[in-house]
Parts: sequence; structure tokens; C-alpha cells
Amino acid sequence: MARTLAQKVWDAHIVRRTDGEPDLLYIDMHLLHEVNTPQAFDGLRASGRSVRRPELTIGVEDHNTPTIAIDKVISDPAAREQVSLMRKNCAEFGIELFRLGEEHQGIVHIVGPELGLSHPGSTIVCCDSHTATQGAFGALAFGIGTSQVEHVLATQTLPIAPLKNMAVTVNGSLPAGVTAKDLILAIIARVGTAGGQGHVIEYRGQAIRELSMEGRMTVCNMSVEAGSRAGMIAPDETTFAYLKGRPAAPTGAEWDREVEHWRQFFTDEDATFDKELVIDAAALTPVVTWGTTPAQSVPLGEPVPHPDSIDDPNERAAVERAISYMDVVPGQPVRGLPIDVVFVGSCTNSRIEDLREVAKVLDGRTVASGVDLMIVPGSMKVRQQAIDEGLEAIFRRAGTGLRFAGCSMCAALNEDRLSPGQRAASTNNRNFEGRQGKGSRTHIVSPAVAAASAVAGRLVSPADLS
Ligand SMILES: CC(C)[C@H](C(=O)O)[C@@H](O)C(=O)O
Ligand code: SF4
Repeated sequence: MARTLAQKVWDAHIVRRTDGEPDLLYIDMHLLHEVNTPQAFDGLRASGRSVRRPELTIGVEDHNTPTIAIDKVISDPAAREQVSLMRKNCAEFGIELFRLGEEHQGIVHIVGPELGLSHPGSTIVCCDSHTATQGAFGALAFGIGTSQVEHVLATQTLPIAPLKNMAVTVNGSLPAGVTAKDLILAIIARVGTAGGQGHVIEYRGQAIRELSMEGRMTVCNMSVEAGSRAGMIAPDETTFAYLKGRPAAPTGAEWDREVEHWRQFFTDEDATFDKELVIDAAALTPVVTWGTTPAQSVPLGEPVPHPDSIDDPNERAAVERAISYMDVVPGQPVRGLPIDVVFVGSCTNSRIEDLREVAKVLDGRTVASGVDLMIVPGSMKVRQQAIDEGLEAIFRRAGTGLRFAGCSMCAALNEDRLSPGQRAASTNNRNFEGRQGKGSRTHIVSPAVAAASAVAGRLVSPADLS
């Protein structure tokens, strides 16, 4: 029977299938960070169990870690406690841990691919919704809760009910100046924040094939913002070229064998999807969120919507509330909104390609006075590469620095946050009330728009800069 990419990966990992029960899937790679994992280890201890496959389990410190004083004691007691529990648990259960400031430390979803751990056709789980990022490699990668983390630690398997399949086909090529981030924001605006519920989204079509691995990861990363559990892209030569030579990639004859194996992971011609959406890439322009969900966005050139134009009373009320929280005016152009802070970072957009994009815009320009531009690389590797390539020098000349790696102001779980009422252009993925600090106002944008906005002090695209 014809199958989708997701079904092929799923089928290859079924350990047990029983009528009326979820499938039991084998898990190839299990990633951990310091949030949401302490109780899982407590559970193991309470039942006297060990970790079944510690060599398939890797821990990273990312959410709570500082991005400036990384050699000092973490000031927030709750954050300090989580990081210290992570160290204790990984040491006790024999799990490799990338600690704050170490060579391979960074945001878990950046570090996995960077090490070459994300193999096409594999199953990858982590205690974090944005695990979907690694679907860019044709892996079935998704977030799990604490009790599931305990189950995977103890057994290297996971009981899970089959997911539905959704196809998003992006025809044509993205116009110059339109990025993977604009594409996924446009997709989310069409699908809605709940449209992907219970589904795996497979991204296909020419514009997807033309994306770099970094761009594909940006797209898959935000699949969860459309409500879906995972996003996937079939592996191709771009995927193999990215993986080749990475520390956890196979080598020699095994590389050739694996690449042959990986080539089978694509959707069969006559496979069917439960939902389908087709997008025309050529019609897209830079997209910015104006509201408090990632779906409340408009092309940069368009105004904040009028609630009166919305028929559904619940939706109208939600839009009214978002307009009030964001302190924007219906009909007001989004382009030109003054901003206080620009955040370049998060597992959506803190890879080297993103920092290059930012440097390209900042080169020979300076950050507007009164605007704070924070550039937080996704990993220590990205940081080092940005220094080696001279990007950091460009950032310094523009009036900012390059911080240490971590989630930082994406979720404001460390000390990087907005003050109440501050407005940010942010390359992250979530903009709900208070996401970047109490009373914070977040406009989700691409790295290029973030950099241009830092220069102008207002929401603009690079094309708007003189
Ligand atoms: C802390 C973690 C569980 C959470 C997630 O799952 O996404 C975080 O990474 C986020 O982005 O809000
Ligand atoms: S960078 Fe943001 S979205 Fe990604 S894992 Fe960290 S907190 Fe979550």
C-alpha cells in the first residue's frame, strides 16, 4: 500500500501493535534538557530502574542558562536548581551532558542536528515541543511529556497512537528577500494554530526543496505553532550534504549504505493525506505577527486588521484582546511600528545562516539609538563560527555583541527578558501574552527583518533601509 513519509518511518519503528491500543514505537534518539526532566529521573529512582540505552540519550543545558556571565553562579534559585539537578541526574544515570559554556552546549534542537544526530528515517523525542525541528531531516521527531520521558528512559520505547497526515505543498520559488521564516508564518496563518492538531505535516514542493537545511529546520520547527505534533521533509542531496562529516554521521562504507537506506524515506506517489494545503511561494512577502498568536500575522506592508471585519464572535473577541494587549490600532500599518528591543535567537532562527543574514544587513550600519539588539547564537559552535567568520566584528561595529548560547529571551526563563510594555521584534516562535517577560509585546519576524528593524528602530525589512 502507498504510504507517506511519516507512515514509513512509523512502520519501521513498531515494536508492538495491538488492536485498541497505541502502537509501541522504538526510539532511536532521546534528547533531554533541564526543564521537565527532574520528575522523570525521580520516577526511575522510585521504581529502582536504570536508563535502558544511555548511549542513545543526550542531555543539554539551555532554557535556564545565562547568556552573559556564564562563569558565575546562576542567580535565579529555581533556574540554578534545575541545572544542578540535570547535572546530578545525568551523572547518576550515565548520560552524556553538554554543560553551560562547553563546546557542544546550546539549544537542544540546534545541537542535535549540528552533531549529525538527526538521521533520516529515525525516531527522535525530547521533553520539548520544538523537537519537530529535526523533522527537517526526514526524521519523525516530536516532543513528549515528563511521564513519557520516564518511559523512554526506562525502555527506549514509547506508546503512541498513530498520527494523521497533512501535506503542505509550496509551489514555485520564494522571491528574493522572502525567507523560510516568512514562509512558515504564512503557512501558520493559513492552517491556524489548531489546524494541524493530531497531524504530522509534511512540507513538499519546489520552494521546500530549494531551502537549505537551516531553512528547512526553521519551517519544521514552527509546525507545532500550527498545532501539529511534528513536521517532516523528505531527505535529499541537501540533507545528505549537511550530515556528511558531522561527528555522529556514519563514515566510510557505512555512510554509503546509510544514504541508500535513507533514500527510501519519501511519500509514495499515490499515498493519500488527511488534509492538504497548497501555497504559491511567488506570492509571498515578509510576514510579521501583530497579535498574540503566531497565526495573527500580516505581510509587513499590510495593516493591523479591524475586528469588525471578523464574523465569528469568539475570534473577534480574541482579536480585540490581542489588539489591546499589543497596543496596536486596527488599520495601523505594521511597517513602521517603533520597537524597543530586537531579539535574534531561539531554536527557530539562531543557526549560522541566520546570523549571516543579520550580519549582511548590519554591515556598515548601526543599531538605532535607544534600541537594544540581542544576538544569541543557538549553540557554542555557532558562536565560534560567527567569530571565525568575522560576523561578531560586524555586530560589534553595529553597536552590539554576541552572547553565549541558550534559549534566552525566546521564553525568558533566564534573566533575558522584556520589561512590561516593551515591544520587540523577535526571531522566536511564540508571542503569547507574557512570553518574553510580564507585559512583553512580541512581533515574530525573520532574522532579516529583525536586523533591519534594529537599524531603523521600527518594524521594517532590509529593502526599506536606504
Ligand atoms: C520548556 C519547554 C517544555 C517548552 C516547550 O516544550 O516548547 C519551551 O521550550 C517553549 O518553547 O515554550
Ligand atoms: S529556544 Fe525557545 S522555543 Fe526553542 S526550545 Fe528554547 S524556549 Fe523552546
